[in-house]
Amino acid sequence: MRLLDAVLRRGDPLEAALPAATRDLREANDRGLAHAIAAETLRRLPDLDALIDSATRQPLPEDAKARTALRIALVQTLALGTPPHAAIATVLPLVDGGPRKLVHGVFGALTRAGVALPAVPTLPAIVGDRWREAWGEEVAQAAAQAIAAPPPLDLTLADPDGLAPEGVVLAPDQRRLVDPAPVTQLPGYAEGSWWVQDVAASLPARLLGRGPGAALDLCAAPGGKSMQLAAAGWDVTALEISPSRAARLHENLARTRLPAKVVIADALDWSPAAPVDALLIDAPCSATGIFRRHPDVLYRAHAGVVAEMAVLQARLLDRAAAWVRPGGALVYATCSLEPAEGEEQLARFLSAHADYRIDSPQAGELPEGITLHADGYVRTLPGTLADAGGCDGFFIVRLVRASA
Ligand SMILES: C[S@@+](CC[C@H](N)C(=O)[O-])C[C@H]1O[C@@H](n2cnc3c(N)ncnc32)[C@H](O)[C@@H]1O
Repeated sequence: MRLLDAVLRRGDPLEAALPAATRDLREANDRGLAHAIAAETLRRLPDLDALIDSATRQPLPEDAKARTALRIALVQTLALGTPPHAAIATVLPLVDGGPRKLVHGVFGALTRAGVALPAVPTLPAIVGDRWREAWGEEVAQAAAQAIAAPPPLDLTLADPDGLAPEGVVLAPDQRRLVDPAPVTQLPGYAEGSWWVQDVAASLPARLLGRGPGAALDLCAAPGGKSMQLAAAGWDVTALEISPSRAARLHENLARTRLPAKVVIADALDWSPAAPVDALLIDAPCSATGIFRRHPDVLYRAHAGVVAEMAVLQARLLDRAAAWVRPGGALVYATCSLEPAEGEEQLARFLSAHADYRIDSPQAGELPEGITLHADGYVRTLPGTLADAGGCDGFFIVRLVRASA
């Protein structure tokens, strides 16, 4: 209940809310179950609410405790396989001294009626309306379908011949595992031969090719792309504003034994000592492209958040454009399904920076199934790589600065 309140009322990310919301749960398994219940509730919220509303005379207020308790009980029974008596027994204490009878009655009526959740979840209106307008009905349907189950696990290998679990080979250095064991138990984890990274998230660093040379990763933590650049032979500076996220970057570099100089600073106040050969801006964004793994973004990515992020992205791009040596490359990427954070950001940048042009990837630079847009950038959407289990939504463009 605390987790759902943090996401839906306060707009916090689910992962960030976890430590405080589960502070009374001592066992890791219990914290894992709380997370699973909250995440599954967020995947299924519009459909759970439709069921609840079908069984009450008047719709319960959005933030009523009774609605939250019913969401939690129903999602366990209808999606997580918890027996009804156990699901209701765990939520009734949440409404003690309050609408206990109502919760018990509505839950009982719905379970006796044998209700079920639809095979394809309903997209919440906040993103559904925007995505239908931007990408059309087919993509919106693919997004809804993608919410139904957690996605496969993708790994990026530091060395294509390194120790890694068996899986589908999406690129020589990219494996996909369906229904894997816990990450820390997989072969090669302890040796640091790979890290978890969706295939779409592996594209930005891939487009910078191989070193030697100086590469600056401007928004670096937790470090997936910095590690890729280091593994490709670049001399990497990894800049990150958040000390706690930079700590995770340090841990990841230590585990994989990949070298990078970590700088904790705000890219809007900091400058490099010399221009770089390769610049990666994996900018902070609404993160709507990673909704399969983080269903909370479906409820946090209001239009205002997208607009605010687009302003920050433009400031980062405009400032860092001067840090690339003539002839050097700049890759701009966001894990967002919002044109304002991708296509529109690119158009604005090109009109303001005549010294940059798009450098379209050549045949063989992209994994099979990832196609290039006619304008020379890469846009992955729900439905991309559908036969292989899909991928995150990303916008990626490689730009080159004119030689002096
Ligand atoms: C999309 S995430 C980066 C993911 C990372 N590139 C990876 O592959 O693991 C964006 C990061 O930018 C950081 N950030 C946000 N604003 C920043 C700023 N002004 N300067 C530096 N880093 C910033 C955020 O803390 C966040 O860690």
